[in-house]
Amino acid sequence: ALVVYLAYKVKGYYRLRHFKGPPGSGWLELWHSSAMLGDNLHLRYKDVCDKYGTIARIGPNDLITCSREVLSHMSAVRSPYTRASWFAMAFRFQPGRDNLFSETNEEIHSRRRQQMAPGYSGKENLELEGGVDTYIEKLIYLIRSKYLSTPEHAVSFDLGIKLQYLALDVINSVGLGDSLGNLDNDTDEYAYIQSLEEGVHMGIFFSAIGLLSIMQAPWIFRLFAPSEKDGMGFGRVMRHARTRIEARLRQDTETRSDMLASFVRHGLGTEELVGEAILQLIAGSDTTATAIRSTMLYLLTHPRVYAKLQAAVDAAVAEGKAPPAPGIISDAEAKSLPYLQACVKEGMRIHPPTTGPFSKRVPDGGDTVMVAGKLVFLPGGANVSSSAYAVLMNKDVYGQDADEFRPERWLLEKNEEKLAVMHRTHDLIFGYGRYQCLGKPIALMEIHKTVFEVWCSARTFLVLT
Ligand code: HEM
Repeated sequence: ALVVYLAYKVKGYYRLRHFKGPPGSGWLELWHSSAMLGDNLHLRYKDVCDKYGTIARIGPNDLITCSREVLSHMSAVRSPYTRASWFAMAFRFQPGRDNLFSETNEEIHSRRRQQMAPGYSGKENLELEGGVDTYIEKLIYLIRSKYLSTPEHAVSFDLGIKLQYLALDVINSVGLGDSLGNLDNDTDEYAYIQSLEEGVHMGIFFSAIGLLSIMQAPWIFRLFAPSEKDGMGFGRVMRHARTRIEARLRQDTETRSDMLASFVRHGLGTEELVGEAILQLIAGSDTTATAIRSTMLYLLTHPRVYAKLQAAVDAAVAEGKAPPAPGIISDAEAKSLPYLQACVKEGMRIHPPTTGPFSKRVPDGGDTVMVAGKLVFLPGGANVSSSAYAVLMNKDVYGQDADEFRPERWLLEKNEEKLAVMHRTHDLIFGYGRYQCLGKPIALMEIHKTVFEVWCSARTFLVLT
């Protein structure tokens, strides 16, 4: 057994030997495991790319890249690459049952994506924008009614957690037609956020010690994973989703034009609907809240930009480019405000909401890619992960001050070709091609609207001063 094991290790080492990486990473998972157990995995991934090259080795069968071209190539619509088993191990929430994100069989994935894409678009989901507006109004109402400081009395206020309430309420309302009531009750309903944070830590821990695949065995899964019978947490929210879905399935879907009705019309059954609803909660709430939080953090800590955005927002209202209070800016109006767009773009670049590996599997037989003018062979079956942080901090793309928050970089660049590369690189935040985020338009709509409304003096800004 030992000889077979050693032969297997040596073969594995030689397959990817032409890629450099941290010491020992060609033989063991130790480097990757310890990086996962630390707090700054995104920085460790970036360091590897900075030190060992555009494609580096981080494990016996694992590579990582910061090349926009390679990442786009792997996810392109007709690419022979597939999602690596990491997706199934990390994102399967029901034993033995996949959702759009965890599905590694490309045939099934693309069929499911076709069924779901219309529900994510405005065409079959006419209630989308109004739904987002309702919850932004609730956030503003919550701030104004409960958290206004006065000269006599200061009220402390955690904007970060309220933005998570907002994102969760929006995603529940978009996906299930009703929110959990986080903003209404000003609380983490069913302790979902707390339970998600615990679940993510647990997932990373099991991933680091190499037990994530064993966790997928149905009896172990049932032991550790949340259950719909739980009184609180993630499992309780799963039960909420099922109850809502079953109630909706008893109604006529033709009379509604929301996401759930669209999914039903395109053939999704009860279990698939529950799985996709849970995926939406995970994929669409923390990500969007993080994008708003990081953009606001950088705005609040950069007085020059802060003042400039406030002036731009107030001018938009004064010039009739955005509605006066209590109206909420429309998606179309937000898209026409260049400085708002630039601030959000830069906020998401400097602190990307998702920095996970999103590994893709090289097709059997291998593939040859072009990196920095050189052809590089990737052996079949190897996993290639993304170092999002290295991609977005690339000085060749964003200039020598790439690690600074400067929204003007998106407005002052005169070289159109360079600007196009900056945008294309930034687009990777939402993935690419056949794996591109289906929730991208919803997320961007929510982020722009929220930043605008919280920044507008006439509505809530008094609270932050
Ligand atoms: C700032 C917010 C968001 C970011 C940064 C983000 C990022 C991503 C990324 C990087 C992927 C592709 C992963 C890959 O390459 O395999 C993805 C896929 C996905 N996202 Fe998002 N996402 C965001 C918001 C949302 C929202 C709001 C929703 C739901 C309403 C959502 C639903 C999905 C779904 C369903 C997929 C799977 C697409 C597929 O497999 O075909 N995301 N997202």
